Amino acid sequence: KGEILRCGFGNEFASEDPRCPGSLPEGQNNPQVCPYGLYAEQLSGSAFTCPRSTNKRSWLYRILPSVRHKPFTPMSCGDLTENWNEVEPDPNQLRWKPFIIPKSSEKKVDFISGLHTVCGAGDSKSRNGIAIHMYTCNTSMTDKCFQNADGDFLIVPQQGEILITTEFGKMMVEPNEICVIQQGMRFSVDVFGETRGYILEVFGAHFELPDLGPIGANGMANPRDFQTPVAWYEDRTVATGYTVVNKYQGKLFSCQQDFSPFNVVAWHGNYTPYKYNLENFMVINCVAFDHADPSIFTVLTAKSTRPGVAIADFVIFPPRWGVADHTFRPPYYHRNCMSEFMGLIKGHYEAKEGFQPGGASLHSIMTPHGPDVDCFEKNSTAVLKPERVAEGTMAFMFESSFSMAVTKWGLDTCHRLDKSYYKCWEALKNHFNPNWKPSSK
Ligand SMILES: O=C(O)Cc1cc(O)ccc1O
Ligand SMILES: [Fe+2]
Repeated sequence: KGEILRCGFGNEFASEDPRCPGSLPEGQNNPQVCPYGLYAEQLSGSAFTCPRSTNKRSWLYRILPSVRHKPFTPMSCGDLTENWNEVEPDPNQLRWKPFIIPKSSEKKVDFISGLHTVCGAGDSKSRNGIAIHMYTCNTSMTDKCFQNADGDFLIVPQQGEILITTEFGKMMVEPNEICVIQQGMRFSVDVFGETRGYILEVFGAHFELPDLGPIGANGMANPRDFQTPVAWYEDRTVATGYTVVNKYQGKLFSCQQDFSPFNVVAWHGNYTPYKYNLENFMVINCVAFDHADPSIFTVLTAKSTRPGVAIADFVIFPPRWGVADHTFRPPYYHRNCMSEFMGLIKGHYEAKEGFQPGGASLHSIMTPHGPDVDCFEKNSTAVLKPERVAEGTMAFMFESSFSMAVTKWGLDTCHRLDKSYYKCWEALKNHFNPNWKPSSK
């Protein structure tokens, strides 16, 4: 099931399927003949010439090389798109009710046909941008794998665990865990019932751990808690045809081959898929007064070339203590030069009623947002004792410097948009008292 994983973020790993000891060439990458008669194939995740700190590649020793396939032909993209001009721009606060998961008795939907693009910006061709997708599915991918030539997928399961078989091995990812499948890595998804989750796709950058600055050497997401699969292969001929689906320049293409792509007997390198359990996040927060900016909850960041500005950050709102004195503790009212897409894995988000697990919200660039009226009134008068916040819950945010367009599916055909969202702020009262004196504090 892929439980035996290796620890560490971005490490140089080396792994052999135990059925083939010595399958990893020693001392060189390209022996004239590889052990066990394997083919050597490099997967490059960065330009050859990137500085060492950002240079990423892995060497795969496989039964047949990936190049042995019939030509790619276009296939239906369903609701997957990179067309950011489908509908007119909409700067409103948007909130979606939980996205519908199809019933397997009605329609068999796998991870690929269950991909729906909600919003995004930029493009895969110029290698700069993001897309946010929902996946809703009920059926495992059989004799079919996916590779994304366009960018990296950060996958956030919300309902149902997913077993991801990759060229590097297998990993089971449950809700409250996340995984990253980087550009070009082939994978197949098995599901065990009705399954739903969120995907942050980034074109042209890989995810990194944020710098810690004065926090020191430890804290937030610790490198050792990231896990990478170990080599696992199958030597399987598929006479009926194995389908490789390739997302390329925003469109889907498929090709046939007569063998399983999960034929990597050994591999080494620092370009791998990985998973992380959000429970391991070491939360740092205010212990005196005021509400710290949510960047303190950043798990992973995909940096842009502008210092401190992310293409996208993955930020979580984990269970923690709230202890701030003389402070309005929930999120502040806000207008942001960044876009904020939020999702809820489980429980209840502190600043809002009506935000449900499996749903989402989008507060676009400079669109006002903040606590709803009940949250404001309650927390303005609350007695401030130390309190558990967000117990049993996990909300998250994909925060991006891109101004995102919403797709036709997101705005219309998903039929999940909560048209009355704006009303949660309508009853905010004017509390202004022109006669207020410092003594009445
Ligand atoms: O609830 C939100 O929209 C996200 C958010 C969280 C926070 O702690 C501060 C500001 C902010 O926008
Ligand atoms: Fe905000």
